[in-house]
Order: sequence, then structure tokens, then C-alpha cells
Amino acid sequence: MRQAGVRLTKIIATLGPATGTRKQIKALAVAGVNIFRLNLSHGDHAVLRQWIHWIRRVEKELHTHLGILFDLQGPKIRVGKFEGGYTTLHSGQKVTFTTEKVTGEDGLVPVQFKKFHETVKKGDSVFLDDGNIYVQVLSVSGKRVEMKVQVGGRLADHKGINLPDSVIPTGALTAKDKKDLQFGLEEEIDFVALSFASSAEDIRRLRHLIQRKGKDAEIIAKIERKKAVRNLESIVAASDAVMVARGDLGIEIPLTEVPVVQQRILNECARQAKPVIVATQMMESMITNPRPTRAETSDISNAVMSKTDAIMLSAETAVGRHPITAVQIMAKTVETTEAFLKKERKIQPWNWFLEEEPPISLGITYSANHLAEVLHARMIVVFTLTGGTAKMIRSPNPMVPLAAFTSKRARARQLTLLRGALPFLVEADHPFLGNMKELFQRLKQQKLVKEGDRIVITAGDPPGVPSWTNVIRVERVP
Ligand SMILES: Nc1ncnc2c1ncn2[C@@H]1O[C@H](COP(=O)(O)OP(=O)(O)OP(=O)(O)O)[C@@H](O)[C@H]1O
Ligand SMILES: CC(=O)C(=O)O
Ligand SMILES: [K+]
Ligand SMILES: [Mg+2]
Repeated sequence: MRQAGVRLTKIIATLGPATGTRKQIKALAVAGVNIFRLNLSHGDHAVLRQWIHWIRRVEKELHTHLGILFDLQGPKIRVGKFEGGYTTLHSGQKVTFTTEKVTGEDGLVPVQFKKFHETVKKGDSVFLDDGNIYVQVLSVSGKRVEMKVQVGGRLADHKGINLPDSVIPTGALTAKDKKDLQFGLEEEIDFVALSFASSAEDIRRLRHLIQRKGKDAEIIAKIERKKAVRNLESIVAASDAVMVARGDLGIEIPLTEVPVVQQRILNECARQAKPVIVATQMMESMITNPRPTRAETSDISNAVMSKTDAIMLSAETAVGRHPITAVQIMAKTVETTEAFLKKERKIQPWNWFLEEEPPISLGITYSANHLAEVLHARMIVVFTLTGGTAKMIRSPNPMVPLAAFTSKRARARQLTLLRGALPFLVEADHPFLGNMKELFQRLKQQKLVKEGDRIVITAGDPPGVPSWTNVIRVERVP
């Protein structure tokens, strides 16, 4: 029986040239991927449509639920294309950056941002490729900017540019983002990640566009700007989930501060019962190497110990040489850490109890966690319409899986993000408390429980009211 080893922490993998085939997508899902990230910074709609189609096919073949996450490009400045796909910048060398529409070559770097030459000034630091390359502005003349390379490296097509010394005059949603969003919503994506979000207003604007299209894709706010860290509380409140986007974050703020900011974001998300993703460079060395570094497995393990909902791979699976192995090692590290946590754990007091009149559902979900621990229950079962009850249950970090029954397929797919959640589809308004037999059957079918196991069940009576949870019940599997 598989029931001993349900992994709670979810894995997100970015698709790219290294993995953009049906076979690779299936191999990634089998290795443990719960959500596929499509990065709108790369690739055109035709390719993405094909990938989405393959993901949905694999989902069917594997009888599972897979989430699809559209990561919008946002107002990220990028370099253009080079002859041969890349150029090499040497430390000490002088190079020219230009906003003219040209193909790059040795000593000439095209920039895809019309106002670049107006935005930077002499002495400014400019970072390229997630900060791997560092140049400084010597002078600006017309559309050309002379740079001195401080730290060189290989610079490939479309790599990102960060200007921590200047304020870039754009909102979080560009014209391209809006087009990409429309396309994604038509393709029934489950999550939209908003890059470079600055405020709750950015999130609300995006939500308006999603709702206007009659969709309910969940919004993931990417925290990768100083301003987003400052507005953390209100951004978390306005979003459905949050991503610690450490790549850009580590350039926009000193990278020595990234670990504590990560922890702050995790704490705030726990307080507000919002799922959270730790992203970027988790297994960076595996882009080329067949094994990760010790520091990398520690990073994964520490994120799990901090009770993140999900961890994410970017270039490792998009362009890396060992995408499947990366997911396998990630999954194994998670499982080992969770087994340790399960032995160690004690339920922590929960900050929401500081509120004057905590909602009834909060008392129920908190107690369900305690019951599961005290009674050594195999799992918690919830019935969830909006996902709200599932999120609330997850918030005190149960160390058992959470069977989340829902009547909407889209909701089931969105539950792929939530730590511990195993989505199950049921018919609308299922009177489940009167039909325990079917419940046990479905759990047994998936080899999640066996005879004699205890399960903790929560529900709303009457059923069908969003976020209404007032019943708690313990059953022994017959
Ligand atoms: N679909 C793709 N096609 C080509 N290259 C890709 C693709 N997806 C990712 N990559 C490569 O992998 C690297 C890291 O992936 P990631 O998705 O984090 O990109 P990024 O451009 O840094 O992202 P973001 O714009 O979200 O900050 C990218 O710099 C890019 O070179
Ligand atoms: C994921 C992403 O956008 C970042 O880490 O910057
Ligand atoms: K992006
Ligand atoms: Mg980013």
C-alpha cells in the first residue's frame, strides 16, 4: 500500500525546450510534478497551446489533477537577440547597450526597453541574467549606453535586466501581459502569476480582467520588488496565493536579506491562510550537473520545514540537462524531510485566535488538526466549494494529507497548489455525511486508507454554503 508516503509539499516545474514534449511532460508528472509553470517571458502561443493540450492529456492518462500556472512576463526589461544565440561579456571590457532594433554581436547588446537610455545614468549598476553578470554605466549618448563589465559571463538571448538604482515607470500589467492573459483564460489555465506586483491595486486590476472574462483563475502575487515587500500584508490579502520570486528579489534587495524576507512572506501567508510558493535556484547547479549541491538539498528541506505549500523549478526543468532527475531528487528530499517533521511535530498556537471573534470554521479546522494528531488519524477529509475550508485546515500545518472533495474540476486543479491537498471530484452538492460508504471507497481505491485507519472529517451542515464548516467527525475505515 502506498498510503505511508503521500508527499504534502507540492512541486512546480517550468516547461521549456528541455521538457516541451508529451513524453517529457508525462515523465515530469510521474516524477512528482503537481503544477506546470508556463513562463510567458518565453515561447509563443502556438507552442504553449500544444503544451497545455499535452498536460491535459497526461492528466487524463494518469487519472490525476494537474495545475497550469501562467507566469506573466510583467514589466521586465530584457536583452534582445544575438547572432548565434548569445554573446560573452568579459570582465573589464567596454560594451555598448542600445535601444535601437538591432541584432546583438560581440561588444553590442540590444535592450528591449525604449526608455532604457533615459532611465539609467552614469555610475548606475546594471545586472543581467538574474545578477550573474554585472555592468556599470560609463556614459549615455543618444540611444547608446557605454558600459564597463565588472563581472562578466555568457549572455544568452532574452535574459533579464535589473536596474536596482532606478524606478521603472510602468504598471505591473503590460499590453503583452493582457494579451497573454486573454489567451490563457481561453485555455482554462488554473493560476495566473503576476510578475513584479507592487501593490494590492495591481492584483485587483488583474482580478477585474479575469472576472470580466467570466473566469476564476487564481492569482499568485510574485514578491520580487522592494515595494512588494513593503506592501506585503495588503498584497497577500488581495491575492489567492503568493510566490517568493527569489531571482529578481535577490537583485532588487540585497541577496543577504532574501532568506529573512522569505521567512517573513511565509509567516504572513500562514497568518492569512494563503498558499505560498518558494521559487528560483532551488537546484540551480542541476542545470548542468547530474547531482545538486548539499546547499541546494538543504534549501529544499528548509523550505519544507518552514511549511511552504510548494517549491518551484525554473531553468532546471525548462532548459536544464537533468529535468526528470531534478524533480526526483526534489521529491525525495521533501519526503525525507516530511517524515522527520511528522516525528518531531507539536501543533503550534495559531495567531488567528488573537482575533476577537474567530469564525466557527476556524475553531473546527484547528480542532481537526489536533484530532488528527492526537488520534494518529491517517488523513483529514474536507468538503470545499471555494477552497476556503481546505486552506484554513492547511494553515496550522497538519502532517497528514488532506482529501479535499469538491464538485468543480477547476477547483480540483487549483487544489494542486495547496500543501497536503489531494483533490477529489464529486457530483454537485453531495450529501456525503449520509453516504460514508462512497467516501471510504474512493479513498481505498486510491490506496490512501486501509481498514482500521482513523480519519477526521469536517463538513458544513447544511451543505453548499461557501466557507461554512461546523461539523467535525471521526470515523474508522470499515
Ligand atoms: N520556454 C522557454 N524557452 C527558452 N528558454 C527558457 C524557457 N523557459 C525558461 N527558459 C530559460 O530558463 C531560464 C530560467 O527560467 P525562468 O523561467 O526563471 O526565466 P526568467 O526569464 O528568469 O523568469 P522571470 O521572467 O519569471 O523572472 C531563463 O532565463 C531562460 O533562459
Ligand atoms: C520566478 C521569478 O520570476 C523570479 O524568481 O524572479
Ligand atoms: K515570468
Ligand atoms: Mg522574476
